[in-house]
Amino acid sequence: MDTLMNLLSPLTMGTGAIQDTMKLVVIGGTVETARRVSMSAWNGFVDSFFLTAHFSQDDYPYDWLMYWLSKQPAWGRSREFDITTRALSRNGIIQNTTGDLDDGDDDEPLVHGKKKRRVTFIPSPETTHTIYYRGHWLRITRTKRQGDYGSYSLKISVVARNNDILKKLVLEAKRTYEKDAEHRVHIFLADTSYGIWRWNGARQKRPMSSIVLQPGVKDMILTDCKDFLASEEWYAERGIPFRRGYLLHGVPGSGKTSLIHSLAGELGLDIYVVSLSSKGMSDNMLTTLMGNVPSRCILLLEDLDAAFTRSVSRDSTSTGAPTVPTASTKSSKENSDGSTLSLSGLLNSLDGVAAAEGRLLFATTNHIERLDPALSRPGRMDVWINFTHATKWQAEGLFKCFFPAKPSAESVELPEGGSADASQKNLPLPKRKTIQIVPLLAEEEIAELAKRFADQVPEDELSVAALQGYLLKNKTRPRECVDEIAAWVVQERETKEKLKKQKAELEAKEKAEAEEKAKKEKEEKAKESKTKDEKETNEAKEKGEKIRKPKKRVEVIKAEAAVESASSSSSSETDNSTGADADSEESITSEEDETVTKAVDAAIVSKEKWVAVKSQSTGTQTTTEETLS
Ligand SMILES: Nc1ncnc2c1ncn2[C@@H]1O[C@H](COP(=O)(O)OP(=O)(O)OP(=O)(O)O)[C@@H](O)[C@H]1O
Repeated sequence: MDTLMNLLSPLTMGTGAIQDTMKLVVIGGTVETARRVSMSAWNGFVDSFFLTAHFSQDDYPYDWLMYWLSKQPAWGRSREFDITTRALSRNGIIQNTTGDLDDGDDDEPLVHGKKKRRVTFIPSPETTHTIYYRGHWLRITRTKRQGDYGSYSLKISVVARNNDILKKLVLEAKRTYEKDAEHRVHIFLADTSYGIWRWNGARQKRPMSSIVLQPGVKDMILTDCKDFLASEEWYAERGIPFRRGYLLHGVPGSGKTSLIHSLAGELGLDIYVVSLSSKGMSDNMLTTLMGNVPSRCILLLEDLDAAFTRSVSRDSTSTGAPTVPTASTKSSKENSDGSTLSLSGLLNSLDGVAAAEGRLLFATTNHIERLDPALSRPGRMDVWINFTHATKWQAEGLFKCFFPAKPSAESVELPEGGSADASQKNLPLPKRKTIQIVPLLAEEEIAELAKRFADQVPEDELSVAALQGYLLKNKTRPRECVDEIAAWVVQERETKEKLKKQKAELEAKEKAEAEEKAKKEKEEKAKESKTKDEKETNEAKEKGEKIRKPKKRVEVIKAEAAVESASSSSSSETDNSTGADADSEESITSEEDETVTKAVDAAIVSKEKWVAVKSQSTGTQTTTEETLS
């Protein structure tokens, strides 16, 4: 033992210091562990009093809360947050818009022609924020969801006995959000990559009075929509699916899309737009999308006929059930853009079991004649509205829209669009005041000008969009606008004629090119098949040659054998066999050639045998010939 102590003595010199260090480590570790345990116990204890609500980005409450949070002054004191000049949106899409949700300062002047942008504070992800709300501390965490398409979820915890406070919070957030949405129409676009709807922006509502249609059309459609939305029970009692479809068809630029936007604003509905010809669109995708639209909204199928020109055709064998494209159907239906939509898939998504209830379906087309009757039958498309080129009545209405009459009360400054005209009373009161540069004319004069204007516009020849373009160009010159309209119409006609001619020429050129191409392809094909035939003939010939040559060789060998046999039997006998030399270098590859080769080998072997016999016989001084003789 003493020896061991002696040996360790150099090491035990600092034992005291080491022991002290060890003690410190143990004490420190114990304290830290105790701290952590108590912390986690405290957290667990506190958590047991917390009520927690989760909000997924896929649903509306997330939008309400994010919007509400962005309005909270508490963010000003927060130590970590995201700042954006863009609008908060559903699905986390932060969209650059000219009119942000936080945009309350419409009176601000334009800066370099642009509207000043306000910044918005929103909770930064993966950080817990605490804000005070109605006597409670709310703990808010925004987290990114795993394995998703990059969407977020919001977690709000609060210490409370029951969930009343959370209910109040959600309701308040909803009201704040909807108050803002009152002035806007939210647009959602179908995302065919994930089968979800993506928020695309919020547009200012368009007043119904700014849409000029034939008398009674606007009232009819608005009443019909309102009536539908108010009759859910009526539909349920009769077992009729609670859906209504509107088909707006007619020439381009006649106001189909504008009317839908205006209706959405009037009815306070969001618009869900789906393009049937978009990349990746399939029966299943469309069914999924249609099943995901909320109950009260406008579902817009734009340019319905475009899907048909892209060869969406009715599958006669289809039962109408959603289909998964099989290899065979794929090849026949799949388009270059990967779309596999069939008409039966479209019909099924519109009114199949999974189709959403309570939505207003609007479909627009410029070519109604291209639609399958099954698509436009009542139940799918209940109301049809034809949109034509501008009538004189529309021209007059449009003119009045552009040039409001002077209000009865004198005013130097008039809000843009504001008017005493009864037809304009539906227009919203603009927020921004601008210096009025449009000369305000008396009501009688405007009426007279509008009449003159309409008289010079040909009936059902020019699109309303074209007329709007002309009026926009002359928006400050009402009188000149009327004076110059006749010249403009002539110019329009000429332009139209020119465009028509150019189109015809282009079509003719394309046709000629296509014909030329087809001709060339045909010639090339003929040439190719001729070359192929020739090649095949040559190959066949060569094969024949090869077979013949080994045969010849066999014959030669046989002949040689015979000659030798003859010469051995009679040495004086002259060789009268001539025969060509066998081509020993010939390569034999085919099966037939192999057979021939075997025959040749057999002949050679027999020849060799014969030579051996001969030499034997020579050794005994007795030739076969002699033996034979
Ligand atoms: N009847 C109308 N009343 C008021 N404005 C109209 C009308 N028709 C067209 N316009 C104007 O013309 C432009 C194009 O209209 P819109 O996009 O609604 O036409 P559309 O019929 O949907 O055309 P397309 O079939 O090519 O989609 C818009 O700016 C709109 O303001």
